[in-house]
Amino acid sequence: MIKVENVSKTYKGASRKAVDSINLSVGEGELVALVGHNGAGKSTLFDILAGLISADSGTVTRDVLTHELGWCPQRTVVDWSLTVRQNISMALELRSKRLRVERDTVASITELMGLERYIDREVELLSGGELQRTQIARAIAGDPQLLILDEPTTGLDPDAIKRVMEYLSRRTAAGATAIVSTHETSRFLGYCTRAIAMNEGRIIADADIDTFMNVVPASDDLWDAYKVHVDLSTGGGTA
Ligand SMILES: Nc1ncnc2c1ncn2[C@@H]1O[C@H](COP(=O)(O)OP(=O)(O)OP(=O)(O)O)[C@@H](O)[C@H]1O
Repeated sequence: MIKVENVSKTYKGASRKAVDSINLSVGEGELVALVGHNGAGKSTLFDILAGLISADSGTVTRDVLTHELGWCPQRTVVDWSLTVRQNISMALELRSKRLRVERDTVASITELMGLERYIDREVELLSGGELQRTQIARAIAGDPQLLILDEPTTGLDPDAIKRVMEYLSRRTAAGATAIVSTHETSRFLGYCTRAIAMNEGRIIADADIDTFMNVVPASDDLWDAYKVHVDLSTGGGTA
């Protein structure tokens, strides 16, 4: 579904690469967690995967057309003067390439994200969590085949996190592909099929979820513990 070969990127004026020699292949049915500390390079990699910025070197091959990509960036991208309903409808129209959107489709996404109470409110009047739910609703509208979601659960309450992760689980079980970054590993990883950890622009671990979970005790700093495990067992190499 998506293949990344030897991708690197250095921002203008930066002293080190934001992403450094990344190789990655993610197929149908995978729900991948991308984890790592602030500044590890997750958002830069996501922006490259989504085609928003270009890499300095390397290639990204995507198996899906642009309208089949559901993308949720870390910074909020919504149409501020429109209502929740209009934001979701617009995403659906773009993705489905249909001129009219079935009302019950908007309703089902609204219900999925728990946005019923705010459906006709302008998004600029929403709380942070409601805004984030709207942004996710836009990303998942029309059930895209490839989902690239950068910290979608930040600012969400546990119920909303569960809804999002259950949706991603269902979609990937049906053959979609999802790559999702997070800092909230303990709530999140149980839904994933694979975990990738980044540090200083590089992938330091890439493992199926059972391997990843089995080597470390459950904790909020799961990936940190994994890194320690990898460092101890390999002297600091890639898992
Ligand atoms: N537009 C930019 N210009 C210059 N440097 C940037 C830019 N965006 C990111 N960086 C730098 O690139 C590195 C990787 O940043 P990136 O945002 O990809 O990390 P991240 O893993 O997503 O971090 P976080 O968890 O804080 O969101 C950091 O050192 C950051 O300061």
